[in-house]
Amino acid sequence: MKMRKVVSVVGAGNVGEHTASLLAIRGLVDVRMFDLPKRDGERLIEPVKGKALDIQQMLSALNIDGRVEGYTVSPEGDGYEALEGSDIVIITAGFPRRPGMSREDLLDKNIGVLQVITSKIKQYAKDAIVIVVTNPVDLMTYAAYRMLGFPKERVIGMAGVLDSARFKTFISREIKVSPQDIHAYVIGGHGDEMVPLISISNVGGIPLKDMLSKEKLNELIKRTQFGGGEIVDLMGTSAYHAPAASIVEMVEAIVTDNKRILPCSVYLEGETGEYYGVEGFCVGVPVKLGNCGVEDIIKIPMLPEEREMWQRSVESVRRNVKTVEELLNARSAV
Ligand SMILES: NC(=O)C1=CN([C@@H]2O[C@H](COP(=O)(O)OP(=O)(O)OC[C@H]3O[C@@H](n4cnc5c(N)ncnc54)[C@H](O)[C@@H]3O)[C@@H](O)[C@H]2O)C=CC1
Ligand SMILES: O=C([O-])CC(=O)C(=O)O
Repeated sequence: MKMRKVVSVVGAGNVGEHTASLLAIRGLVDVRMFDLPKRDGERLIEPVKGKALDIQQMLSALNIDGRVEGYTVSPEGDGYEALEGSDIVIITAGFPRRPGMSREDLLDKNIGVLQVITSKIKQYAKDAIVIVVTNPVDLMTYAAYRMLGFPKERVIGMAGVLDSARFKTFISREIKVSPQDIHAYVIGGHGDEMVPLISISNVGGIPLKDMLSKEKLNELIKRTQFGGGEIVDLMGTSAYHAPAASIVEMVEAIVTDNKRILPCSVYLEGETGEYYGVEGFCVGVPVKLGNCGVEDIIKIPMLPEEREMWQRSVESVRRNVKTVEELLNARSAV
């Protein structure tokens, strides 16, 4: 009988590698990493196997138990057999943006990558919970949901945890309080119009709006909304330490069944969809995470000005949903 949960990470680049490493250090799960071979001059090398071995040896150095394996796959989908038995599959494969690009610029290329990976998840890990990270994440989560055909509770996009961590970082630096005592939620699409919710954010129980001026709050909201871009401009590629930590927070909530409320991108419809004004695509909202994936979707209260921001953010996702559908239809027709 399998005792430890297995988490597979497909795409062992910057985000995937750091996710695997952090997951292994936490010691809660066994980790399987999947990535393409790379060309090194004349040779084809298998970095994913080297990365897994390196992480495994790090565990020995740290006296942590756990098993980490690397598997080389092909772009066409060979080599995914080891997905079998995965409790969670994290998709971090695909292109990151470079300075001057928007996340939406990645849609066309990354949806092709996603199509192969989802078909392999369906084949080998049909009961897994899938966490989508690849950008543009709300659209990719929706595409994954459509391609997988899994219940909506098991297809979850990562973004809100990261955006909220950024917001907390900026608040913490401004008012010089530990981020541990800051509660701050960022919801909406993972783009420049995301919605940091001031009305429910607090520091040690004191409302944030009573601690900072309106001007300062607006400055922190803007910096959070452009938080990903700030790092892309500095590094030439996108962030990976905080994204990896955010993924791990979601995985831990699922594996330990701790019922955390975390903002995640999920498929909205029905009554909650109506509350949020979204029918039939994915956007970031607070959800309760546990063993079954999304166990509840929280209807968070918003002030009228926050609801306006929310609607703008939803619109920024909605206007690309049709493109996703066209791409999905074109691909299924091939
Ligand atoms: N949702 C979020 O908040 C965040 C999303 N991201 C997104 O995550 C994705 C990965 O970012 P990075 O790790 O920085 O990029 P990266 O370029 O360092 O790594 C991507 C990896 O995917 C692999 N890959 C590409 N096609 C594949 C395929 N068909 N099968 C298996 N592996 C494949 C590549 O070989 C590479 O190792 C990007 O789309 C990025 O925009 C990054 C940070 C935060
Ligand atoms: O900015 C990017 O392209 C990567 C990402 O989603 C983030 O770091 O928020």
